[in-house]
Amino acid sequence: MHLNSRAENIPLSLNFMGRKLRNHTVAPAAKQRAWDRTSPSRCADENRGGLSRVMRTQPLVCVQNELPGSIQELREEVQRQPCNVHNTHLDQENNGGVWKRGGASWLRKSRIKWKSFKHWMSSEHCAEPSKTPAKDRKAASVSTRVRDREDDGPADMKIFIPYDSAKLCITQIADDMVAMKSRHLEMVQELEENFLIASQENQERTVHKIRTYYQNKLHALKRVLDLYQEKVERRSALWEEKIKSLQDVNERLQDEQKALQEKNRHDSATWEREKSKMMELFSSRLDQLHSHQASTLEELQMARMEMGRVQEMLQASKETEAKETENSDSGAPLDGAKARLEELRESLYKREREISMLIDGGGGEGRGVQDGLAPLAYTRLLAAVVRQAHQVYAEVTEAKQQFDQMAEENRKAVAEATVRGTYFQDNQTDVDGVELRPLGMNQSEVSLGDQVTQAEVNLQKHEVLLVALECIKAGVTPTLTGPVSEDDLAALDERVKSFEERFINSGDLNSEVGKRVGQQLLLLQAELKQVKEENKTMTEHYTAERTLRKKYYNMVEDMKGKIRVFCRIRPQTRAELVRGSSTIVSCLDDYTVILETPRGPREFQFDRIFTTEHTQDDVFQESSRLIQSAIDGFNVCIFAYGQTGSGKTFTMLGDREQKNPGIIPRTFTKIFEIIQENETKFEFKVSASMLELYNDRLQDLFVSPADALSKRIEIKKDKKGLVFAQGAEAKEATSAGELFALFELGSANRHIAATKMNIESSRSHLIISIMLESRNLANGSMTYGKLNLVDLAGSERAAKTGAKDDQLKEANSINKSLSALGDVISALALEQAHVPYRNNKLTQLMQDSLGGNAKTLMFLNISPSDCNLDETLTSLIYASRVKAITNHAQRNMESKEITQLKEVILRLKSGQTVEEEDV
Ligand SMILES: Nc1ncnc2c1ncn2[C@@H]1O[C@H](COP(=O)(O)OP(=O)(O)OP(=O)(O)O)[C@@H](O)[C@H]1O
Repeated sequence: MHLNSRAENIPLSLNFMGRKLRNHTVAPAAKQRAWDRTSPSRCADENRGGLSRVMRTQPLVCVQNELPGSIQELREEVQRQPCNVHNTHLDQENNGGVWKRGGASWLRKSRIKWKSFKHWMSSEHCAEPSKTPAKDRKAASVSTRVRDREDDGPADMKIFIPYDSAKLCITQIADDMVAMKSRHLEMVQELEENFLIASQENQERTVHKIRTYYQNKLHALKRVLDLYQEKVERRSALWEEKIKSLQDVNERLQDEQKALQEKNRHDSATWEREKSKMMELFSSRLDQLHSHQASTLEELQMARMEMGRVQEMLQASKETEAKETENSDSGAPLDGAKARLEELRESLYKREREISMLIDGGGGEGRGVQDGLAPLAYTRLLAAVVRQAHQVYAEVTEAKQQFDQMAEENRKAVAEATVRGTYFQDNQTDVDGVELRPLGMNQSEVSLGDQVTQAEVNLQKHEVLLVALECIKAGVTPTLTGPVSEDDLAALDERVKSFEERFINSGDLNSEVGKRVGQQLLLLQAELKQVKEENKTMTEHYTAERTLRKKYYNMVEDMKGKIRVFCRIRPQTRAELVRGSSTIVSCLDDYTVILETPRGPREFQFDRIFTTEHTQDDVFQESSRLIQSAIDGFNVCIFAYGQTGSGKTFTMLGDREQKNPGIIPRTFTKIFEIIQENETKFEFKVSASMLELYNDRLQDLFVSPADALSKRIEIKKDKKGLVFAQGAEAKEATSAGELFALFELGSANRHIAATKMNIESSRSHLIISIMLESRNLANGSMTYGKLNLVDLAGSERAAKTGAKDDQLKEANSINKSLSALGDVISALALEQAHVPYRNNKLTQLMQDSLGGNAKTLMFLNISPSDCNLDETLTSLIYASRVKAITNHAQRNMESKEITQLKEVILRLKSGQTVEEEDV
């Protein structure tokens, strides 16, 4: 008989018969045994004999075998041999009618005590030996033996029972057994059923409970996930909006910048056009004026000569007249000529003065125009000048004609006088000694020589004005350009001064022309000032907008995960100054550096340029944002790159005396400042390790060099792709001071050498890793940030630095690692499928900083001197490539729920039970 296979698998960890059986199961074999003991198959005979058996509608058992030695057999045997009952029906083994001890078990099972059976057998149903017939005597003797051994039971006994008694007894026993068995069977069936029902119910209840529980959990998780998703979507929408708005701003700024540039270009083109037009006009006018001036002066000179001749003739006439007066009273024609001559002279002087004034005013104004006078005013002025010049020219020509005419008349008169023989030879000497002075003028009046000097003064004044205007235009104090000696300069200064004095003393300042020139000057100055201011504001706006645009651009680049590159130009070293090196690096603005190369200037753009004017603090302020990121759970790397002696160590560590600490010591302080600000919300743990890569070997700087040699450090990657140095010591620090002490301990073990250039040079790559763990006290979430600070060894040319033996080996190793770094940068910049990180330990170490999941900042240090041109150019090109690399920074954070859920999932996967309290 077998239990139903379904029933076999029912867990018994539930309520069973009112008891809580937890995690207890009944072995199927045991169940089978228990069942067999009360198997209804034993009752098959009774069934055949008409005994009823309770059958359930859904039988859980089935009959397999019939037991030997059934009650039917017993009956039949008893009927066959009425006085001799063997124990066959009592014991399954027929031992030739001998009772065995085990044969009494059926009595025990049927709850009939041996004693009472014996008693019943002897007293009620067994006859007395004396009274019994012979066939019953045997039974009597047996019953006596039974009485003797009543305590031992029926072992080794042979029982002879009278047929009736035996029949009665056996029938009774069989009935009892049948009743007992049926009772037992019912009980067991009931028990099985109950058990089955209870276990089914319990199982269903448990399954339902577990299902409900997990459904609830799943709903809760789904809700959390939905919330997260919503949050992420909201955030990404926000970021997208931000990026869009930034792009809009960027575009707008670009448009504005373009418009501004266009306007600038247009303005300057217009201005240049106007200027060149004016210049042309002005120079042609000036040339005209100069030629007029020259011709006028020539004419004047000729007129003077003519006048001299006329004077001579007049003198001769006078003398002739005097002689003639002595002889006769005639001479009237010369009187008219004299008066006419006087008149002409007057007009000539007047014109001459006017020309001088015109030259002064016109020249000054004309030159002024070229420097910024309004075109209309200038045109008007030029028109006036030209008109006046024409007028003067016409008047001079007319005067000349008159003068010629007069001279002709005089000549005729002289000729007549000569004809009359009144020419006096002895007056010649006097004529030669006559000064070039107009007739009728006394000594106090201005002489012709003075007039010439005045013209010269005016010309010089004109020059002074030109010089002054040039200076006003340039906004500088008057100086001389061109190769002039100090003496020339002093002499010129003297001349200018004397001209100015003479100009002032001449009183022309008060004259109309002087006033006009003064006014023009003031106007020019005002206009010039205005133009300059406009230019200045325009430049300021342009610079501000350019800076803003660059800032937004940088923000966008930052969001994209681009590696930031800052370029720092160090000042010239004493050695470079002694060598007389010149500076070939300059900055256009905060983002553009220009390198003068033999092929012309080359422009490079970076995220920020730091010049010699920027302090260590300025540099740190720009980088400190990244320290907050590291504390927030990002991987951050700041590294310095550049040729030997370009200022990497100065930037990263600072100077030797720590008067100007660099980024690393400032970072220590900043970390603990941020920790202090947040200690009410977070619990922090800071630890650091310090390594150097020297001659292709990684060394732990926290242990002595001797111990470090025996230590093996390997570069590994954790599950998240974070690079770490296995085998390096990480020491915990609770303050900036402790961190700094650790750093000093490590620095003492570094490899440093002095190069030929007498600069103390780092001969190894220094890598300081600061691990920042923080636990949110409010929700228990954990974040893990890593801050890598790297001071690379300088690239150098062995020949240039004079390295030998060990130093040469060091240099080769450094150059090898830097060239491997260059290969990685090239591969990343060109987005190649394979990036050769594994070619060198340096690149392996920096794997998560270049193209990995870190926020990276590179400092490019360069020298400004021409002697380092090649290295500087190479470094600039190298760094420009780094700018193209994109990283994928992400926060290393685990929420408490996520950690727990991960555990639950793992346990469920491995088939373990999960208790409610675990979740
Ligand atoms: N910005 C700066 N202002 C003043 N001095 C500077 C600056 N940058 C560098 N120096 C000086 O230039 C010299 C060389 O600088 P540093 O040692 O930092 O170069 P390096 O690139 O680290 O060289 P190496 O790679 O050989 O170690 C030092 O004397 C340093 O003080």
